[in-house]
Amino acid sequence: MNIGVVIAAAGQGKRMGGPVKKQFIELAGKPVLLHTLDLFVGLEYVKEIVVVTAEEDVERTRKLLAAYPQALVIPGGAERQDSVYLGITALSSSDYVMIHDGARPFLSCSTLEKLVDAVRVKRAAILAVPVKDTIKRTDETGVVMDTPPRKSLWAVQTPQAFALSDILAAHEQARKDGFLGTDDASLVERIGQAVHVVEGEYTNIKLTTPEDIVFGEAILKWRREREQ
Ligand SMILES: Nc1ccn([C@@H]2O[C@H](COP(=O)(O)OP(=O)(O)OP(=O)(O)O)[C@@H](O)[C@H]2O)c(=O)n1
Ligand SMILES: C[C@](O)(CO)[C@H](O)COP(=O)(O)O
Repeated sequence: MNIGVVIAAAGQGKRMGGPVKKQFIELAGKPVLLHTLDLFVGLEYVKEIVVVTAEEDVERTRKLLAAYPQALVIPGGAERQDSVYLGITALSSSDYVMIHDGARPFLSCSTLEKLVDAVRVKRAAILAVPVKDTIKRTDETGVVMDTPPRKSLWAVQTPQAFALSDILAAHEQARKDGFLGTDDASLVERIGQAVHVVEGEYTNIKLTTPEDIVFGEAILKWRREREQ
């Protein structure tokens, strides 16, 4: 089984703000993007890794990843979905693909293995955690319309893993229809394929807003303490 990895790291990090894009911020002395890449490097079934970065960051990323000859760095697109599409079309020898956010560096090996086991059997599998808060839907004036039952609600994470031919077909269809989703699984769902949820971890956060850096440092500290 050959699983390619596409790391989407071409965002601008507008919600994070600050002078350094979040994928290049250092946590425990190492850029976030390297923490993320290290999750996949050395896995025997991962034969190719495509790192998608903003056009203006391609050269610096190639330099940063000089010690990772298996990682191909390519320029991304305007939206995450465009960057992922460019990433999956750059894969050359994979049957499956795991698509992961460059800004999601805290995944554990055991959760990654659960996802890989699932995609081998189910063709489309994503990580998600049960929602802890009560969720409300509101109208455009902010008035509550309804309260969806929480037991059917999941907060979706990455990696999301697919048979490569399926996710390529789903992206092609979305492009044809002008559909823009907030994750890759939604493109697969809309072409009628079942997507299976594998329980993820609450610590597999995406660095999105400034307080996430504090949470991220706490996650790393907590892990270090548990290992001692
Ligand atoms: N055109 C884009 C936009 C986003 N991403 C990547 O998709 C992941 C999840 O996106 P998000 O958290 O929204 O990152 P940004 O787009 O950088 O953040 P923001 O929306 O705050 O600008 C990130 O690793 C980001 O680099 C990407 O590859 N290409
Ligand atoms: C793909 C994703 O990380 C799943 O939670 C998320 O949907 C990305 O969303 P964003 O709008 O790029 O933050």
